[in-house]
Amino acid sequence: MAAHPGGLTATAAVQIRDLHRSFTDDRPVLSGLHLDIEAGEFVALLGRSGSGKSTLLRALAGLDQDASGTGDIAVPEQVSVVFQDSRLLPWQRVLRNVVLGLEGPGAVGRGKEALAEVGLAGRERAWPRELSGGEQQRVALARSLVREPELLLADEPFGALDALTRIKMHGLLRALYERHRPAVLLVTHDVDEAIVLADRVLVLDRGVVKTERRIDLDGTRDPSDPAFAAVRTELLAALGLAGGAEITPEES
Ligand SMILES: Nc1ncnc2c1ncn2[C@@H]1O[C@H](COP(=O)(O)OP(=O)(O)OP(=O)(O)O)[C@@H](O)[C@H]1O
Repeated sequence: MAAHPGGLTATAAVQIRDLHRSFTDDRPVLSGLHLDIEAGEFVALLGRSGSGKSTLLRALAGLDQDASGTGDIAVPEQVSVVFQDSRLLPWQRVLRNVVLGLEGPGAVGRGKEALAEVGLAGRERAWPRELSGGEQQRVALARSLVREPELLLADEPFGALDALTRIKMHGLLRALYERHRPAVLLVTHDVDEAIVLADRVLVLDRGVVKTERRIDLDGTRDPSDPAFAAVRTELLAALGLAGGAEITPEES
């Protein structure tokens, strides 16, 4: 099979082999983790607080300088990252935030298109502080997608939003995904969010991927549907939770 620039085979977006990461000597965070994500596949990652979800995402993004460890990671050349906070530059207008670092005469036009795609046409000259939290996350999505990433890494991108805004953002992210088809790794605490959005859900436990569940629900992925509820129950059990309880830290 042909190799990608990052050492990937042609159909892969992520290949992780035997990944170890730790911050202290006593307890490794990731201990021999393997993970493959196909090009264009949407994967959600669940796990208790402290189970190492962000550590894994940061390793993929090349942002894990604080950690020590070994293992092989292959990702595509174009990787975008979205965090829980939008990380917009407050002294730059919205459009400038989207196209910052992009070169070429078409950059501004592509930035405007991306803003229109996330429902913010006409807000190009607004300052970030003039936008709601949900709108700021829309800008963050536009900024990541304008770079046409082959891999989108998202670390609880909707974690700080209210429930209604979050549901709207699910629809937006899924629509953007269908249109652009990057591979996605979404870290979330929210089991329903994982089931609504992903094609495959992973549960991280004690440093490795413990459970893997393909989401093969037909149609609208309605949380009130019995088939949806059955998947939810299965994933909550994998997280060590019997019902709809809060996800507690891994060590508890
Ligand atoms: N920069 C760091 N320095 C020291 N320890 C760290 C650092 N980053 C993470 N850790 C530790 O590594 C473990 C895993 O953290 P990580 O943030 O990856 O977990 P998580 O699953 O994303 O948690 P949460 O769901 O609460 O965000 C935790 O015990 C955390 O305290």
